[in-house]
Amino acid sequence: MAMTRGESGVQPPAGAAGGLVCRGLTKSFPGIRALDGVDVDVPYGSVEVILGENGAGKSTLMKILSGVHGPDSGSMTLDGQEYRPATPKAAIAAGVAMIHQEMNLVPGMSVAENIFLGRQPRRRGGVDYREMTRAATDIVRRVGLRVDVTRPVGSLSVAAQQQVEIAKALSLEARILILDEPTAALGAEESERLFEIVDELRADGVGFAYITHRLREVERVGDRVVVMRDGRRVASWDRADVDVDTLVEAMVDRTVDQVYPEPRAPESGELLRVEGLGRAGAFSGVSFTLHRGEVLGIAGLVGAGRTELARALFGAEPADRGRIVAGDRELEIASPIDAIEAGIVLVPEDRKASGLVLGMPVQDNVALPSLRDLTDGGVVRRSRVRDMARNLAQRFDIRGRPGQAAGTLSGGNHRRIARRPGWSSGCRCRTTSHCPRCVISPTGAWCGGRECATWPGTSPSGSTSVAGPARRPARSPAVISRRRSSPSGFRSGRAW
Ligand SMILES: Nc1ncnc2c1ncn2[C@@H]1O[C@H](COP(=O)(O)OP(=O)(O)OP(=O)(O)O)[C@@H](O)[C@H]1O
Repeated sequence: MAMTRGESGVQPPAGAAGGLVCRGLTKSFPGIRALDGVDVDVPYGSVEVILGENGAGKSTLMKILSGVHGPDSGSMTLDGQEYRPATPKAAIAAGVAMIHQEMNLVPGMSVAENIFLGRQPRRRGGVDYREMTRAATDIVRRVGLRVDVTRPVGSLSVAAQQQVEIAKALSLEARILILDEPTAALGAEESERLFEIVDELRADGVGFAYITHRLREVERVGDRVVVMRDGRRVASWDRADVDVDTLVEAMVDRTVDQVYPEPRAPESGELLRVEGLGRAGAFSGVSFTLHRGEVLGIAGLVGAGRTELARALFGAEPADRGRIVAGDRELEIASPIDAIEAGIVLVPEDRKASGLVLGMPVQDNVALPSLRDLTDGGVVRRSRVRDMARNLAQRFDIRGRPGQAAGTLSGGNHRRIARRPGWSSGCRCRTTSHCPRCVISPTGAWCGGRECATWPGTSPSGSTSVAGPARRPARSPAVISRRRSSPSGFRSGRAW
């Protein structure tokens, strides 16, 4: 049976020579030049880390290498031969495979069936399950995975699923592996296991193109690092020749005096108090206080209940015990609508599946939580949707056109859209009740370039008045009194 190359797996050409060489790659989408003359090399037996801010062009580059897109111009060679895959299948046939952030596995099928999808071993006109199980077990062991390969792949952890993907690519004789933010959904231990797999495969001669936002991974796994910005390759170094500050400066194109902000004492002004929150079978006894301007980290092992807590605060799976208090008001959060009304929004971990409608334009995605305020007589007012989308795009630096399908934006832009606030909760303009131009800042709301509301406990200059009286806008006391008893800080989108 010619399924794999046998237990030794990948057999790149002898020596370190060869691999992928790309020169002058360009790629444009309507209204944007995603790649502008990019050079990149992925030799065998090494790890080329590709760094860059959101929208820098990293995924577009990787999609070209793996046959998803064709370049507009530029050249690619693999082992000195012209390489121009028309499809991912053609790329895999040439030995180049991409492991996507979102796994390409069929959850209901077994590990073995996923690995041999479309190329199952046959015997007497049917699938040879015994041989498939044996071969799949050998393959997953190659990446250190010890699971029953007859289990549905959806029952495995994300880390194990990723190992199945890598094993599958190796069984397809991939010699160049492209990893797109492979640790994004992994915990520390799982990430370390992945690094060990990368180490082992690199020693075996596999070449890696490794996209990440995590700078410490450059040091842990990288041999070289390439920094991209605005579709261009702006710098590259051998790993030993560069430090974190230099990398950050190359990514953002300015001097960075401080990579992490100074830790600071919580500001006055309690926004949210959670007391003894729990949901049967998910989590229990969670209490914390969140202050204005504060970022509260919630840590825990996989299965500890972090996601469940976030979903309970957002009303997606409401808590069944405990209290959520904002100011002097106890919140009843039984659904996401209640949470959005209270100014609480959730950016889900799986933003593509749960946070966005990928086929829908950016502006409609942004408008979804606020439809009630954008509707007159049952009809959505497109001009309000457009105004609001324009305003939020500026505020959150969403790059792309309002009419562009959300699914075609970069991963960072997905995050920005998914954290759109409930608009009705944010607008405090005193000229109209549904002003789509009202911009919410940490200190208040601005409309037409002037401040139209100030949040209690802050001063218009942006500094927090620790014990000062709440400022009210001249003509909307009712709105602000509602505001005083609600967790306004969440509306700025800063808490999550
Ligand atoms: N299919 C597409 N249609 C239209 N524009 C696209 C498409 N794919 C990418 N783009 C645009 O190309 C630019 C580069 O996107 P890309 O996904 O390559 O960036 P990235 O560096 O991978 O970002 P991130 O780290 O946020 O994923 C972005 O402005 C994005 O909106």
